[in-house]
Amino acid sequence: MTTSQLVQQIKKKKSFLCIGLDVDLNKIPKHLLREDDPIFAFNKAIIDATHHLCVAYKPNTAFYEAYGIKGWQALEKTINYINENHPEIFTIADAKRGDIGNTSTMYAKAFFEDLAFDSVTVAPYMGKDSVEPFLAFNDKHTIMLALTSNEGAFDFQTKQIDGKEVYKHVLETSKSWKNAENLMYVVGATKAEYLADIRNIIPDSFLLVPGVGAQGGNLQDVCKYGMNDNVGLLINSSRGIIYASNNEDFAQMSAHKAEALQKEMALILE
Ligand SMILES: O=c1ccn([C@@H]2O[C@H](COP(=O)(O)O)[C@@H](O)[C@H]2O)c(=O)[nH]1
Repeated sequence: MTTSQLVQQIKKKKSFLCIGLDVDLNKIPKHLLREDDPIFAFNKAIIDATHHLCVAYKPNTAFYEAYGIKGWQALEKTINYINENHPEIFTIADAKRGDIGNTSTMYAKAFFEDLAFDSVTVAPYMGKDSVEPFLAFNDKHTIMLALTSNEGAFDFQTKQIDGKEVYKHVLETSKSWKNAENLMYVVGATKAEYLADIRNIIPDSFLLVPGVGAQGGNLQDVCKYGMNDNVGLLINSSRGIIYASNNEDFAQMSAHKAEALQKEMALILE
């Protein structure tokens, strides 16, 4: 999916919501455990109930890898289900990959070709040659960690090198990489006060913003400082939406949570 197609969807749905499909078998409704594939059954119900309210889904691959081959099969069924039934929805494999060049190429093939995701999250620590293999894929997006939502972000990302914070080096340096137009960045909602500085460096790029909901980030603050002319934001909420209830009505309750965020977004877009 191209960035302009994503922007069109945002305007049409009046939503820049990304729903995180982080499935934990200990948290899903007990009746689903009787299904052949409880993870996919859960995701399918959530997708069926929420697809009109969001523009993106983000399965974090850790929640699938933790269940071995069955988890990976559930991830494959989930991305295929979204692509076949809702091709207008942007998909993000939150895998945080990145390695030496030939290995990164294999990671990119895994998520862009085998699993047909629109985007994958990548860690910048190994530098340009670890990220460019992802950027080489046309109409696919590489979402690089810039300033993350967790407390540990202050361990390295905000430390200064040559008088400038590491996350700013990441943003500035990556702008010159080959196919940099395919880059998006992760900035945590809990770091909203950094967004004005971030927008000075990358005014036009899309930002994936996790941390609203369970981590306490505030949607209004993120929008105030992070929005650009194309909206430029995908706001992710995972636990805050998908675990709204663990009864039979779980999908409907998730849709209520998603709708509350979508309505807030529609007002901001007015
Ligand atoms: O800085 C980051 C980068 C990634 N994440 C991921 O986003 C979701 C957030 O889930 P919630 O349940 O809405 O807190 C999860 O998959 C994280 O691994 C992040 O939180 N922060």
